[in-house]
Amino acid sequence: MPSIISDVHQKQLDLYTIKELPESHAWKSSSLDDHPSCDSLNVESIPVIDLNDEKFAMDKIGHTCKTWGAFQIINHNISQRLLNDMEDAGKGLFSLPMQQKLKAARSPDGIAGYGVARISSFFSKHMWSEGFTIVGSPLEHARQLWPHDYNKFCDVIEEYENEMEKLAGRLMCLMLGSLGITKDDVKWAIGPSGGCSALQLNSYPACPDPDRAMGLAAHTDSTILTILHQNNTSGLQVFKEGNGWVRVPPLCGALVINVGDLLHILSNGLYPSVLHRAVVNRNRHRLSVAYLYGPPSGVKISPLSKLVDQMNPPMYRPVTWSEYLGTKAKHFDKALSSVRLCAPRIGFANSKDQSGVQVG
Ligand SMILES: C=C1C[C@]23C[C@@]1(O)CC[C@H]2[C@@]12CCC[C@@](C)(C(=O)O1)[C@H]2[C@@H]3C(=O)O
Ligand SMILES: O=C(O)CCC(=O)C(=O)O
Ligand SMILES: [Fe+2]
Repeated sequence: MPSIISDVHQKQLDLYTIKELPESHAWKSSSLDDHPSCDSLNVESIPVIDLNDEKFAMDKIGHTCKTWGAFQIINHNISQRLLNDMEDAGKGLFSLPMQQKLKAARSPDGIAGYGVARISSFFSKHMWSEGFTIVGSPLEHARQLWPHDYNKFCDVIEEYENEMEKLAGRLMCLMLGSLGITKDDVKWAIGPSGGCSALQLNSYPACPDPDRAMGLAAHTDSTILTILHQNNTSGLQVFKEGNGWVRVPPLCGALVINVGDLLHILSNGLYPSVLHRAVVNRNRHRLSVAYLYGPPSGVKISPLSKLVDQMNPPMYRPVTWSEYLGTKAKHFDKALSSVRLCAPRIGFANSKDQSGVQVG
């Protein structure tokens, strides 16, 4: 039997040592429809957009946000050296012994630290993954993980967060720009405290029975947008209305951009927040790093007035990010509908809570 290391708030199996999938991690086939390694998954994939051509990029981004809610970007100015450093920092963290990782465990009511995915409590089966969440400085947790050698990790995180913040601001302008929204319409997003963010490091160890396991269950992000770096191992899938689950192949140097719930609200439902999940591999260890970008705390997010008129009344009531995160923690996939004022536009992925998509 694999050893279970438990503390008050979590049971974390050491997934690297397990030779057979435990029942606790074996998902029902109904929740794995179209799952993992079967080759029937649709061949179409999310568009790859070159940011070097900003005018063309804006139109393409707008169209892709409406149809997919996700896309990949190249020529984004984040150096391959920094992406590699971030990946190495993640690998270093997850390869520590379990007892060491648990020294930086997320506290029961906390956000930052090591542990299982926050959405785990909504599912009866465990996911085949572990995560580490950083909000602001990772210093305190890094000291617990590497008492004598924490600076390197902190330096990489700081540089990564700074570069990602710039890219997120630029992407938000492109994504909203294509709807006719200018910087004046989102003044809260300008300046040094333009946005709040979190960094989520995800590790998916090689799995003895990948077709019956789930890396990270289907969810939407609560963000404005998410910037995801994945190592050269496949696993990410996005759900497209009418197509089903679609693979997002790793492309060297490219980053995946997801529309999150708050951008769906800002766009008054024009951009669907994309439902996505991560599946696992038999022989390969997968790692991903998500930069979760949201508005500054205190800013109320509601449909932008330029996108609201008599024909298109506001679909959502105003919410702050922290209020929405609380709603998400309580209602998970029903969070958007719990702040909804009127019916969703037809055919959008965010109507999933009525569309029969299995999330658990
Ligand atoms: C800012 C946040 C978004 C997030 C909850 C969190 O407070 C920190 C972790 C984030 C994450 C990453 C994995 C998927 C997700 C649904 C989860 O369980 O934790 C997201 C949360 C979210 O977007 O709601
Ligand atoms: O690992 C992945 O590809 C997905 C990660 C993710 O969805 C997240 O961190 O929110
Ligand atoms: Fe996500």
